[in-house]
Amino acid sequence: MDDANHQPIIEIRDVVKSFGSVKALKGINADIREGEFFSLLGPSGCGKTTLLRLIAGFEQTTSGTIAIAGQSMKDIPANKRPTNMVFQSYAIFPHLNVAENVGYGLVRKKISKADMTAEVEKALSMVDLAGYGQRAAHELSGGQRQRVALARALVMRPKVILLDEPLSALDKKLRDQMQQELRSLQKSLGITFILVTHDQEEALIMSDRIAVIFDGQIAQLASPEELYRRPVSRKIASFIGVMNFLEAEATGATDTHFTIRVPALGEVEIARRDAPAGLQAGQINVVGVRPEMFTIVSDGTGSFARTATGTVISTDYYGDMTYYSVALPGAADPVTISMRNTAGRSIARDGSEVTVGWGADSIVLLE
Ligand SMILES: Nc1ncnc2c1ncn2[C@@H]1O[C@H](COP(=O)(O)OP(=O)(O)OP(=O)(O)O)[C@@H](O)[C@H]1O
Repeated sequence: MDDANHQPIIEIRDVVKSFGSVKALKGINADIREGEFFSLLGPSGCGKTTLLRLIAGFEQTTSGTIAIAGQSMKDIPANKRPTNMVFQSYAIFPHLNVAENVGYGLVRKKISKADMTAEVEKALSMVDLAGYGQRAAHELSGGQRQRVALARALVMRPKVILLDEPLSALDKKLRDQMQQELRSLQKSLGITFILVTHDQEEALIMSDRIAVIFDGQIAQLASPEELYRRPVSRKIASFIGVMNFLEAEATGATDTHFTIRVPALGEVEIARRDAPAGLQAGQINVVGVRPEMFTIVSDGTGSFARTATGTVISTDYYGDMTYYSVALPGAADPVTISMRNTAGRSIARDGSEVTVGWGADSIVLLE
């Protein structure tokens, strides 16, 4: 897919939002593509809900602009925007049946009863609930309730659906199931979804792209894979998953590559385009390696570009996974790495000597 051909459905330019002396957003720039599942991810108080509410029109920007489908949203009230918000835990009116819940927003629109019934039925069939109109809301499963809430938004024919932590109140098992369902519904509908979440795993599973927001600013905007594999900073690397951080020295540079000497892991070549801007030979930098990039090489298992022999310091066995701390000999002191291997391999015991393998491309240079 050629992403460059996608006309952005939402264009966010230099958006600042202050509440009194609190600067909730400090200059946000982003394009959201039509038909994508886009997440705003960040810790509590970072400003993600504020950004969603600005897109919805529940708040006004202090400065900067938001355009939707090519039209500036300045002075356009929430109910005139081509967006619809689905709120936390899918508040469904318990005293109304499914059709009444879905048709709720249409009551304000002056349309005939027959048209309304047809629109509601259409929205219900979009979420695979055709024929459920007369069901009482309390007769629905969690998944069906989620779909009713979506149908209630879809009936308004929005271009963009906004979701404010819709799954955060659910228990883990139901949440996993809802994530799958919401994601596949979004794909089949082809409508742009914007999700606010503080849950990294949820953002990784659901999204086409993620904007990580720290302290009112976008720290990185990328696909889940890129965020995980190539975080631009140490802060993002530890916010999304676990990472080993090692101090390393840039020992040489060519037009295309840097040579980085990493204690205990030896020298690696890193392409200039994957290196922080302004890096020079002789500089000390931080590199990151994900724990699953290291593997204990037992006799004959795997073949790795690089290996080192070290001592197991601790073992945490989780059934499907085993976590190890392993001390590898460094230039002066040993370097302790965390690693994670799937089950099926034999478990190395504390104090035992092991050979650890990794690929040269597992090492990421951080700013
Ligand atoms: N109406 C308001 N009045 C004053 N301050 C506000 C208001 N809304 C948000 N803020 C402040 O703006 C900052 C960002 O808030 P926001 O709700 O956008 O964060 P968030 O990332 O969504 O956090 P959470 O996950 O906790 O909801 C916070 O410091 C918050 O206290």
